[in-house]
Amino acid sequence: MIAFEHVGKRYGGRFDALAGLDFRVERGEMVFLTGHSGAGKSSLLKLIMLLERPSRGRILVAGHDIGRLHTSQVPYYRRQIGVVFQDHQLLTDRNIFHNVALPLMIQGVPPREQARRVRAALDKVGLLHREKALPIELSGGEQQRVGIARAVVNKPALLLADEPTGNLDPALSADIMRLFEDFNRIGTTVMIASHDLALIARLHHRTLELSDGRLIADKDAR
Ligand SMILES: Nc1ncnc2c1ncn2[C@@H]1O[C@H](COP(=O)(O)OP(=O)(O)OP(=O)(O)O)[C@@H](O)[C@H]1O
Repeated sequence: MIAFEHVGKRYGGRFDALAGLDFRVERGEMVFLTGHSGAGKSSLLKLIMLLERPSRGRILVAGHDIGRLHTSQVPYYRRQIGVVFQDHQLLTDRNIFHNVALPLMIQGVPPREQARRVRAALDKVGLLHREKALPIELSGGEQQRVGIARAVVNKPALLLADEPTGNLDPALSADIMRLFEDFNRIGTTVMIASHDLALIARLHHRTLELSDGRLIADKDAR
């Protein structure tokens, strides 16, 4: 699903945020990405999302060299990828239903089909009964679940998350991780950047560890 071949990323001057990255993630895997603050976790995810371009090397996603995608193909490429952020980035002036529907609206999915898919996604995260609520009416954990529903509403082949439990207490964090495991169980490839080592240790998934932009460990904990 993902292959990094000798990938490096240099921002501006002479500083390598990522260097010499070589790894593969198979279709259907669930992988954690760990490392100290500034190790390069977000940069790595941004390369996969094509929010940044590598300075060196090649990245393949679903068999395609994403560096060769034409600008006009990028929106179609991104549709295969669901993204969950730490601060969930919900639109405060729209209710939960419309927040989750946003990716489908942008793609021009017909309204009836939008409604069906939004409700299916909200049902999976246990929030169907809150579809009319505004984001501020929900708890932090619920808001994060809305962020996950929005990320999966397109049925992406790949789900990426950057510190999705960063603002949550341990019990809510475990709930959120269980949701990612549910989506992984039905075939979605999942990659989660997190510094919550205690939680990661309990979950027994493969873990890639970055330090100063280099891959220093690749542990299969299954
Ligand atoms: N757009 C940018 N321009 C310049 N430097 C950047 C940019 N984005 C990230 N960096 C630098 O690249 C390095 C890696 O940052 P990155 O955000 O990828 O790390 P991280 O492991 O996700 O850290 P954190 O856990 O604190 O979010 C850091 O030194 C950071 O300052």
